[in-house]
Amino acid sequence: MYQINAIDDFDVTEFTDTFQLKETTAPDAVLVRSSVVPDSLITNHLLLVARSGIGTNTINIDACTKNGTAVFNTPGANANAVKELVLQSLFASVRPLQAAIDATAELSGDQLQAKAEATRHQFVGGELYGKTVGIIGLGAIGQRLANSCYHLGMQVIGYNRSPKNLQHVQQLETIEEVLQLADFVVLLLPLSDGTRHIMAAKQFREMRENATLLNFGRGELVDQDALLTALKQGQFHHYVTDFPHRDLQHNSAVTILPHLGGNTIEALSNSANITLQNTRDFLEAGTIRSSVNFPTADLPFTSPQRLTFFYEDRPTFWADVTAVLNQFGLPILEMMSNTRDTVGYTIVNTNLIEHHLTINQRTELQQALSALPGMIRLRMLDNPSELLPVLELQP
Ligand SMILES: NC(=O)C1=CN([C@@H]2O[C@H](COP(=O)(O)OP(=O)(O)OC[C@H]3O[C@@H](n4cnc5c(N)ncnc54)[C@H](O)[C@@H]3O)[C@@H](O)[C@H]2O)C=CC1
Ligand SMILES: O=C(O)C(=O)COP(=O)(O)O
Repeated sequence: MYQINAIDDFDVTEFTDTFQLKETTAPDAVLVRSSVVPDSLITNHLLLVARSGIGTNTINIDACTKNGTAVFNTPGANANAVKELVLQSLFASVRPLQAAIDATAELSGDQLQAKAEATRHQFVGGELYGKTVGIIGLGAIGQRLANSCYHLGMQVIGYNRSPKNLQHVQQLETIEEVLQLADFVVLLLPLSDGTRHIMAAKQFREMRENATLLNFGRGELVDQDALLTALKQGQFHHYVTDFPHRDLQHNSAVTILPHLGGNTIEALSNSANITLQNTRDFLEAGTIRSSVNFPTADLPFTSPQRLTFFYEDRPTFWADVTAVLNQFGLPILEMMSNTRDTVGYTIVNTNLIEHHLTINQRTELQQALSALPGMIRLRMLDNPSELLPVLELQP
């Protein structure tokens, strides 16, 4: 039974045949939303970190890769939720609905309708139709947002590091070109070394005076000191952010939400289900779907056992593995292999039972494979299916 440390809340009731929640310092797996995963949890035991959500900036991915720990996330699972919140924020940017609701609630006495209508001049709004939205980051959320804005009659422009094949977006070569044209700029980028402070003094100077900047990516995409200066100097009109910070509070040019983007019943349940499913499939079968540091790998588990290798990719790695398997007389019933950047991952279906490996031989096999240059993590898995024979090791 695998030990799982859930840093945030997860309902694992349906998965208790594979794993149990435990607050241990050396878990086999960590489940997390956007809380920080402490480096101290990245021990030899840690097989995976599963992030329910998309941003993995609170996880030390390099340390996980070096440790042979797979990091999963849930691409697209909360994209619609974020898109709808951005739309809600766009509408709220042009119509002072909350102020009107609050003022109407304060009215009393007779002739309420007439009194209320007499206040309407204070709440005249604008329209999104015909305005220009500039979307920076045209991924799962950005693309959905672009389509919705197009159907609202907006002009949609955007920027992505690698241009995308999109029907309704005029993609520009630089962020600055987007900033010069947009009434609304929406940040939907991941946080990385390449995107930190992607919006700084130089970029704010390119923005239109009437523009609103909406940041639903991450707080650190924006250089906050430069932002506050730009707002003070009237370089642009308003900042809406989903990422609270003390220095942004009590500023009438700033609207702060408490990181609500993916916070719908649907998105939370989609993301959590995918997270738990990915966790079970990796722990039981070594299957890799939607990992940010391991290559994708999925092979039906049709044999009594399987071996999985995560390794630094090099030309003769596979020949070396085969030589060790031959030495122990182990068959390769089926295999699949995939690489990503400098690492590789291989699954080999095999049968230790038929080949009567003793406990000692199994240990020796593990040692020989682990000693191969570049091997980062080796796993030997028994098929959890009740239909297959259980391995009975000879003493
Ligand atoms: N406010 C909230 O609750 C949420 C915030 N997010 C944030 O939004 C981000 C985007 O989410 P998705 O659209 O689902 O992810 P995604 O991975 O589908 O899209 C990210 C896009 O950004 C592009 N990109 C990456 N680096 C870039 C750079 N330096 N310059 C230009 N483009 C670059 C990628 O090519 C990709 O198209 C997440 O990484 C997360 O930080 C995501 C979900 C919820
Ligand atoms: O998916 C993301 O990156 C988010 O920011 C939303 O995550 P959370 O609401 O913290 O689970």
